[in-house]
Amino acid sequence: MNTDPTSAAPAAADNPLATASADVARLIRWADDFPEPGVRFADLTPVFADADAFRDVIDALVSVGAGADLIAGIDARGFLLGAGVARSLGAGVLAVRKAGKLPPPVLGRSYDLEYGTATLEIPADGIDLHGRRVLVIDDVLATGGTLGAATELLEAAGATVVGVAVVLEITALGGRARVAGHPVTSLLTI
Ligand SMILES: O=P(O)(O)OC[C@H]1O[C@H](OP(=O)(O)OP(=O)(O)O)[C@H](O)[C@@H]1O
Ligand SMILES: Nc1ncnc2[nH]cnc12
Repeated sequence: MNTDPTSAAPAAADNPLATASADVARLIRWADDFPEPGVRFADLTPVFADADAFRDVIDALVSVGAGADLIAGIDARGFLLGAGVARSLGAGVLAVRKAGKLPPPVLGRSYDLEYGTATLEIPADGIDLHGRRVLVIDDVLATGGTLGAATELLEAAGATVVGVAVVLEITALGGRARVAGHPVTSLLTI
C-alpha cells in the first residue's frame, strides 16, 4: 500500500497490502485509445473477478478504513469495492451516483475528467450526513476530478471525509493534488 506519492509500491510478498498491490499489477487490463484516442485505460475487471485478488484488495482497503462509519463508493466500480469494505468494517455504504440515476431531490457536483465531463449525485434527503465519518473509495485516481467532486459533495452535505482510497493511482495525471487536504491511499501507483 502506498500513502506516499513519491514512493514505489511495496514488494514484500508476505505483506497482505503488498500482495494486493502485486495482484493488481498482475491482473490489470490495459486498453490503448479507450474510451478515446490517446487515453490508456486501466480496466480492473479481472482484479475483481479473481477471488484471491478481490479479497486481498478489500482487506487492504479495510485496513485504511478504521474510524469510518460510512463508506462512499463511486459509480460504478467504486460500488463493488465500497460494499465489500463496508461489510467487513461493519459500516454503512453510500452509492455516489452518476447524474440522472437518483430521484430528486439530489445534491450534485460536476467535474472534468480525462475524457469529458460528468456529474456525481447523492440524495438531498433521507440520509443525514452530518457527523458521519466517510471513507471515499474508487477504483482509479487519474486526474482526481471524480474524487475531488465526491469529497466536495459529501462535505457540502455535512459529512467529514476521513480519507480517500483507490486501487490504482495514475500519478502522471496529478490527481492527488485535486484531493489535497485528505489522506489518500493507493494500493498500486504507476
Ligand atoms: O480521476 P479521474 O480523472 O476523475 O478518473 C477516475 C474515474 O474514471 C473512471 O470512471 P469513469 O468516469 O470512466 O466512469 P465509469 O465508472 O462509469 O466507467 C474511474 O472508475 C474513476 O471513477
Ligand atoms: N486512464 C484511465 N484508466 C481508468 N480510469 C480512468 N479515469 C480517468 N482516466 C482513466
